[in-house]
Amino acid sequence: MTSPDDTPDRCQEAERPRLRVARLFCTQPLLLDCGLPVSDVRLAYHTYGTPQETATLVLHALTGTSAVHEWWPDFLGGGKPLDPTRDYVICANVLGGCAGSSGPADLPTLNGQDAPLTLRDMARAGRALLDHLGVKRVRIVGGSMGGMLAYAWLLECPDLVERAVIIGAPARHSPWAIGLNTAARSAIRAAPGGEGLKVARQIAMLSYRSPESFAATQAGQRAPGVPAITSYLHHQGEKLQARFCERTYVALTGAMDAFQPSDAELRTIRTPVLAVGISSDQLYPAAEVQASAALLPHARYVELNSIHGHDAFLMDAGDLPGQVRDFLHD
Ligand SMILES: CC(=O)SCCNC(=O)CCNC(=O)[C@H](O)C(C)(C)COP(=O)(O)OP(=O)(O)OC[C@H]1O[C@@H](n2cnc3c(N)ncnc32)[C@H](O)[C@@H]1OP(=O)(O)O
Ligand SMILES: N[C@@H](CCO)C(=O)O
Repeated sequence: MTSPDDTPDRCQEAERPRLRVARLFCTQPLLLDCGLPVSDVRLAYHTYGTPQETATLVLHALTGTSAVHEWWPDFLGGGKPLDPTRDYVICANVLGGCAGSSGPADLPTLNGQDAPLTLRDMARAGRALLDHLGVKRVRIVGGSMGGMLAYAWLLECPDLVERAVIIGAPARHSPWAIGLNTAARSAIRAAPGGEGLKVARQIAMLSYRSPESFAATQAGQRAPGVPAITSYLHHQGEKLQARFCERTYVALTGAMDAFQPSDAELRTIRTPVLAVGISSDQLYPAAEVQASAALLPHARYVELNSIHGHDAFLMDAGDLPGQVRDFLHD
């Protein structure tokens, strides 16, 4: 359940995570990169720990939410990289999302279509949330879309970011990644109302795991004549359709595809970065993640070894939490 947060109860915030909604840009609009202004923007967010002027900002993946405690238990908790007994941790559902923030239905249209959003628009909206919370500096941690959004933060708000951890994400989408998203959006447009979103998720799931992962987890049949992987993909499609919104899917994948910073722009980033590739990532191959990081003047690259592909940062993190903790609190 959402609630407006005109008077945040910060003591309660430290004890029990709950969804809050900030209303931003009420006096001055946010100017989107497409040229349209947008006022009264909602950003849904969670915080963990006691408010401080320096915070750790978590940037979620494509279908993620601000509820870090629900999807990243290996990273959030006492002794972990996001430790509420020491850190003030913030995560907001992105602008354009469908987990409490202003989504496409709340945003302007351009030529009869949902206005295109950019990752830089999302970073500027996030900056307004930090102002609202009294935060002056951040360490950033983002995986997948959240990692690409971290690049946008580094370019858009270099004055705010002390260090950044970018997991399983390149600085810009390859033709392969854009192609997968194009097929997903085609499915949504061909079958609006939910069926297309299910197919989009099936396509995406194939890129989020790996042949070896599925050989280990989805061999054989689920029922006579029904391959396990077929039934798995149907289940994943149903699950996403029940919790997500197709206009958000189109908006966020479009923002990722359009984010194409030049090498020269990336070389201007002075912030220390820990970049993490995933050994079996089919969507963003480790070499691609490493090549993006190599353009940054102050980046260190490490690799997460897992057979489970892109989603390993969510489900098979190994010793990555320790490496991230050490980097953030160096
Ligand atoms: C926990 C949350 O609230 S997530 C909500 C927010 N979402 C995010 O933050 C996005 C990031 N998270 C994710 O993408 C996912 O949650 C992940 C990657 C972390 C994990 O994905 P999961 O679907 O939970 O894991 P996995 O791939 O192992 O699939 C397990 C599910 O498939 C089902 N399943 C497994 N094999 C099969 C099969 N052959 N046929 C049918 N169903 C199958 C399991 O019963 C289970 O179903 P359930 O989730 O309804 O209980
Ligand atoms: N499993 C992740 C993949 C994208 O990182 C998600 O659904 O957001």
